[in-house]
Amino acid sequence: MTLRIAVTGWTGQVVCAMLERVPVGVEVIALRRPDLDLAVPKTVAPALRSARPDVIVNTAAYTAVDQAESEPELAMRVNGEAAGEAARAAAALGIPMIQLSTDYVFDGTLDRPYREDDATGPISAYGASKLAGERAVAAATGNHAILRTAWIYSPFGKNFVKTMLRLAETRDEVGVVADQAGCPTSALDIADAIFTVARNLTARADDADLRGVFHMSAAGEAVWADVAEAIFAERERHGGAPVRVRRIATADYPTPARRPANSRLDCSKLALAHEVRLPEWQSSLRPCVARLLEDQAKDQR
Ligand SMILES: NC(=O)C1=CN([C@@H]2O[C@H](COP(=O)(O)OP(=O)(O)OC[C@H]3O[C@@H](n4cnc5c(N)ncnc54)[C@H](OP(=O)(O)O)[C@@H]3O)[C@@H](O)[C@H]2O)C=CC1
Ligand SMILES: Cc1cn([C@H]2C[C@H](O)[C@@H](COP(=O)(O)OP(=O)(O)O[C@H]3O[C@@H](C)C(=O)[C@@H](O)[C@H]3O)O2)c(=O)[nH]c1=O
Ligand SMILES: [Mg+2]
Repeated sequence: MTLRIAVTGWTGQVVCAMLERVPVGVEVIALRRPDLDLAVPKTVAPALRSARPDVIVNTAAYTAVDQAESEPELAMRVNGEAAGEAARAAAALGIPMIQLSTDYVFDGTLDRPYREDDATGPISAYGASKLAGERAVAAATGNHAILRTAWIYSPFGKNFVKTMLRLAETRDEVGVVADQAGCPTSALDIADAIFTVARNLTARADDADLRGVFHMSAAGEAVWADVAEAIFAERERHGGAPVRVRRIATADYPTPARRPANSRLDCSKLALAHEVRLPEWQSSLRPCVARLLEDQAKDQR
């Protein structure tokens, strides 16, 4: 029996990674605008229903963290209200719902990696809207797994790794913040994990341990400056010119949105319940950088 997974989004990092990594016995149905438009929440349930899914995965979101500060209502509708609509559709269909969420639901003041039951306290409009999404999902159905991940990068969409490789084309030094700690997480690893969680949820419909909030980032930890250094080192290994990282403070890189100083996530609950452990961040980052450089070289030929 094929497991049909309806996924929201089209060009997003996680949805592209899922489409690339579909395991045997699974079908991924990606849903996009205008059929499914999270900014128009009434489109959500009909679009999901028409996919006849066994599981719903809500990856689509308003992810422009700085821009969200100037359009918080739209962020709230897309990330909050529409997530609730997707979960209500899952409840009506009697199927599990997987919701992607973020480290940005925390204020970042804790001095250890965050656990699932630590107090949330978003300090950005994006973070607040994603927390609203978590609450809307939990209110709509108990049959959910909310996966909080962080610092996603991949060969797809927009992300920090691509930004650094672009800057490296024209610069020999980049200033990068060294006082925000977290863990860069590959969308491809996230995709693999989502398939495992989806199978677990459908196979063990009554297991409460599989349901609720889970933290899911790569193993290890880093500050953004470490990530930039690792990207430039890999680029250099592939023949690129050296790029220095100037380690700066958040105060020296002003942005519209505030970001948590500590974004580290303790992922032991996911390992225990779902037996999912993501690889060390360095081991997934290197092949991603290599692939992006190959793509770049192909484009230049
Ligand atoms: N990026 C990150 O670093 C992190 C992200 N997350 C969360 O993980 C999830 C996946 O993130 P990621 O893959 O990076 O997201 P991306 O920013 O790469 O992609 C966002 C996706 O959302 C879709 N989307 C945006 N607005 C709408 C809308 N109104 N209607 C329908 N679809 C819409 C986009 O559609 P289209 O393809 O049509 O443009 C796109 O597919 C999100 O829920 C995000 O909040 C959590 C932690 C870190
Ligand atoms: C481009 C650049 C960024 N930075 C800093 C800004 C910021 O603190 C950090 C990362 O930049 P980004 O723009 O990738 O950050 P941001 O878009 O906030 O990334 C976040 O996206 C949302 C969707 C999430 O859910 C989070 O987990 C997180 O991944 O690096 C520099 O210090 N120097 C630079 O040259
Ligand atoms: Mg960004």
